[in-house]
Amino acid sequence: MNNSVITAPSILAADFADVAGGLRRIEDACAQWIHMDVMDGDFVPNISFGPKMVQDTRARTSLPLDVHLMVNQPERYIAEFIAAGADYLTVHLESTVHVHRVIQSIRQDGARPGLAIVPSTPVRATEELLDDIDLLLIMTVNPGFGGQALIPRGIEKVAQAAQIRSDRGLSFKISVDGGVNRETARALREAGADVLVSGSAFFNSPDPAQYLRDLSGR
Ligand SMILES: O=C(CO)[C@H](O)[C@H](O)COP(=O)(O)O
Ligand SMILES: [Fe+2]
Repeated sequence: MNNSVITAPSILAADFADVAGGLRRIEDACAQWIHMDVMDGDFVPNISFGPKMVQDTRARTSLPLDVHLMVNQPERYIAEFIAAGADYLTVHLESTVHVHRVIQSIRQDGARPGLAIVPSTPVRATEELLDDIDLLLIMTVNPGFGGQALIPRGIEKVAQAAQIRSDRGLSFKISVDGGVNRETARALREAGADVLVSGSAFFNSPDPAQYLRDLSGR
């Protein structure tokens, strides 16, 4: 059980005509990180925003920016997102052939590398990369949209990743993204999640600060 879980509201669920209001909501609720979903309309069937959004957000907050690239061939954009101010930069295993090289370049360029997997990718497919990452992002919905229900099998994947991490003496964080809410958070924490991303449930909550306390089990 993780008692010091990091909460990372996703700006994807904010009103894009009032992003500053969304950022205020995240800061006022005492979130630890801001999750930023970049979608290219190719890797996923939706388009969100690019590096300028990260840069403009960086100028307004000192919270760590947890940038989740749902983009094919992300190597084309790594330098740009790091220059824009990404702290964690996460790429999908499924989005490029030479993902090991991309992870190396993220670290070389000064950000913390993350690796994400979609629901159909097993945790064992990440094993050759776990020594080199700071974050493993387990998607518990098919990427592209907020507001979907968590696929329960994802909870077992979190537990598997936590077991491998402990067996190998590694320290990457395990992040869960998709369908996180009050009902699913406890099982995810018990399975070993360190970071809980939450979009729609956070922005729909009447009391966002209490909602984040509930997510983190405090
Ligand atoms: O990566 C994502 C979608 O591809 C989002 O981060 C995720 O879906 C969060 O939204 P919600 O909490 O509403 O499920
Ligand atoms: Fe995400």
